[in-house]
Amino acid sequence: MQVTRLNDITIHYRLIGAVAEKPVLVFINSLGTDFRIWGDVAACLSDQYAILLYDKRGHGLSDIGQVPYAIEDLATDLAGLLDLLAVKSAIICGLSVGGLIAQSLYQRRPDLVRALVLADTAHKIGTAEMWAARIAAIEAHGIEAVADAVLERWFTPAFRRPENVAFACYRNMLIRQPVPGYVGTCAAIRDADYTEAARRIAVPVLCLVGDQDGSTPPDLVRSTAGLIPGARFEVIRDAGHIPCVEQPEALTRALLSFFKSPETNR
Ligand SMILES: O=C(O)CC1=CCC(=O)O1
Repeated sequence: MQVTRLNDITIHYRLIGAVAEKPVLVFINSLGTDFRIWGDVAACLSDQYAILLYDKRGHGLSDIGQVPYAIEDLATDLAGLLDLLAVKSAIICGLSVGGLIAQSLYQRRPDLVRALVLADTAHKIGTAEMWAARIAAIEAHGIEAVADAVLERWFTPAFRRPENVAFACYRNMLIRQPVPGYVGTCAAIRDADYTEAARRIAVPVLCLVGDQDGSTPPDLVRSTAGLIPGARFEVIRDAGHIPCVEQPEALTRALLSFFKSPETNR
């Protein structure tokens, strides 16, 4: 197990490959998930890239720390982890709230960001009212009270079949996240707005989204791509909010096409 202490909390991570020998890819997970969601994509890419996966604070095996969070706190953790591992610059791929963290990292530490993949995310996610309602429901009744609604946005009906044992495991992953960490992250998402910052991004960017994403639908992600100079926009077919789980091979193809493009390597 790979663990470190950063900013007074324990952060659980997994570094695959040597950062001095290969280009580095960093994957940031979404609300209610831990870094295992990237397992299939990481397996497809680890021959060519050094890959860093980690559990952001309040999720997985990492500590919860002080709640609520701001997205900037979560980006500060990632910057600390990259410095600790001597990563000078990486392609940062963030899913959903992970994409907000990626945008914040670029604002605060552009030296660390060679390119951005903003997956199923946006410059702003949801409304204050929506996040307040989710926080209240979870504080009153636990994550299980919202789980079915969340899972409908995460996964397509084809994946949500009762006989799909993987679906049952992702439900467990969601409902087993610590409530303070989950709610603290909801507050960070509620307060984040990168609309103006998006217009100033000056590294190569790929915005992508599952065609059936119910949390950050294709039109929202397309409008985020429209704010970012030169950003690519791609739709992953037959996927909801978490294409790395539902369509890891299609997602890997989209990532490799972006990583190897002239715009990313200029
Ligand atoms: O839980 C959801 O609805 C999906 C989501 C929003 C932000 C995030 O990271 O996941």
